[in-house]
Amino acid sequence: MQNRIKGSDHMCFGCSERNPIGFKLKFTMDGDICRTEFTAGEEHQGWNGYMHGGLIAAILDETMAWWLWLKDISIMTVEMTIRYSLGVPVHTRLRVESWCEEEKRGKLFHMAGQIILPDGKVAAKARAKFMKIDPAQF
Ligand SMILES: CCCCCCCCCCCC(=O)SCCNC(=O)CCNC(=O)[C@H](O)C(C)(C)COP(=O)(O)OP(=O)(O)OC[C@H]1O[C@@H](n2cnc3c(N)ncnc32)[C@H](O)[C@@H]1OP(=O)(O)O
Repeated sequence: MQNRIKGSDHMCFGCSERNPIGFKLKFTMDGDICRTEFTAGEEHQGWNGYMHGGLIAAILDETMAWWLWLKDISIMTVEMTIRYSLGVPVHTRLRVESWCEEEKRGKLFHMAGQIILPDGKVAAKARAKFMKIDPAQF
C-alpha cells in the first residue's frame, strides 16, 4: 500500500491517519485500478447491522478521488450518482476499487467505483465527475 501524503498534517476524513473519526483509508494502484479495503464498525451503521448509505458514498468518493490523486491530479467532486444494490454489512471486509472511464480535455474526469463483498458481489457502484482544480487554492 502506498500513501504519498502519509505523515503530513491534513485531516481528510477519508484518508488522514490523524483524523480520529475518519476512515483512515490507504490506497494502492493495481494497473489502472485504485484499491482500498475497509471494514465498517457499529459506528458506521444506518439500519442495524448495515453501513449507512452516506458513508458508503464517502468511501466511493474518496476512492475515485485517490485514483486521480495518485496520478498527481488535484480535483473536486462535481457530480456523483450511486446504485445501492445490496446492503453492506458491518464487521465485513470490503474491497473498494475505482477507475477512470473518460477524460475530457484534461479537465473533467468521468470516474467509476464499486464496493465488493467477500463473496464477490457488487454492493454499490458509483459514477462521478471530478474537475481538475488548482491545488494552490486549497
Ligand atoms: C491533502 C489531502 C488529500 C486528500 C486526498 C483527496 C481527497 C479528496 C476528497 C474527495 C473529493 C471531494 O469530496 S471534493 C468535495 C466535494 N466537492 C466540492 O465541494 C466541489 C464544490 N464545487 C466547486 O468548488 C466548484 O464548482 C469548482 C471549483 C469544482 C468548479 O468551479 P468553477 O471553476 O467555477 O467551474 P465552472 O466555471 O462552473 O465550470 C467549469 C467547466 O466545467 C463544467 N462543469 C461544471 N460542473 C460540471 C458537471 N457537474 N458536469 C460536467 N461539466 C461541468 C462547466 O460547464 C464548465 O465548462 P467550460 O465552460 O469550461 O467548457
